[in-house]
Amino acid sequence: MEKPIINLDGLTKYYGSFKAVDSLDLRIKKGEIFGLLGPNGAGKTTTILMMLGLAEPSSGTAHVCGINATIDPIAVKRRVGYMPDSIGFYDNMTALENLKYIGELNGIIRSEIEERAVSVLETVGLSGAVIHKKASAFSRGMKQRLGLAEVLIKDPEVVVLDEPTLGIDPSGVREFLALISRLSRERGLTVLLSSHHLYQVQKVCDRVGIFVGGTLLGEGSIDYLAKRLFSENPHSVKVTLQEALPVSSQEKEELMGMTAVLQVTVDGHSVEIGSKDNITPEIVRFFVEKGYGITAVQNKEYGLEEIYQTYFENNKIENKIP
Ligand SMILES: Nc1ncnc2c1ncn2[C@@H]1O[C@H](COP(=O)(O)OP(=O)(O)OP(=O)(O)O)[C@@H](O)[C@H]1O
Repeated sequence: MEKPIINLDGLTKYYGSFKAVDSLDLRIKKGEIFGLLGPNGAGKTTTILMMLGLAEPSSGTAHVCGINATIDPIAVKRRVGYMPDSIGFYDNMTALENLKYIGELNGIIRSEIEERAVSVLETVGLSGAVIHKKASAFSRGMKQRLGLAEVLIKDPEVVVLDEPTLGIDPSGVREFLALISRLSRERGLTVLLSSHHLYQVQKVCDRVGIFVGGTLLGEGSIDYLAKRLFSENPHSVKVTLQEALPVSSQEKEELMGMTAVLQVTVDGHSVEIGSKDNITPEIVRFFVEKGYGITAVQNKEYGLEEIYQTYFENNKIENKIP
């Protein structure tokens, strides 16, 4: 099996007696987009800082591109692009000047810098007159793009983005994440994304990790997490009828008698049926044969929000003083 490009093993961080990250094990494959999700103070930034060698783990290891980040942070820095949640630019320089300066700091040959900077700016959607505007005149969304350009100019293998969509309007968020997704597919770039934006993350990430109180509570694709969490009631279909049904009806009893059915909830015109398998056609036939008019049939999909909520509801983790 291919070696993971990010490999965290028992990674733990104490600030004094406070455990901010607790025995974190995580492997991310090359080319993956991984979403690190969690509420404020979950330990996302601390984990990122340890991966970059900017904070020292209390125990455990963080390997990125096969390099131990604590032992050789400079080698990690060369191969990883990091965009922190608040990015600073030289406000009196233009976007192009800012990027050329970062390029120089990253050792790009002077004769190549201009061409490379213009090309990277174009990749992130900044071109024409705008690149000669002062960074201080940039909107939050444009600043995020310039920040991404600063990350990309050194041609990294891994990109770590801490809350990259904070403060951007919804269409800006969509565009930014589409850009990340495209870059990952086209260049095989591995992306670690920390965010609070559930819906957008759900769209672009191959896998997500749910992080609460310094602990990774679950990790996998949205489908996988949903299956694990909702295994008692994996399929759910809601049928809306023209006529209302009484809560304890004959129909409810008969539905409960079907082999795959686990749960039936009647609420006026709507009947929600939880089952082991997807038996939507049988359920529709059942109502049609009984002479009911059906106005809607809706299969419930479990999304990231349900997963996130369920983890929070079921896991109230307190950090314990050791
Ligand atoms: N330098 C520090 N000294 C002491 N405690 C810290 C330090 N840095 C972070 N913490 C604490 O560690 C915990 C995790 O913080 P961290 O910034 O990693 O969380 P986060 O998930 O990134 O949160 P947010 O989404 O708000 O950025 C928090 O309780 C925070 O107060």
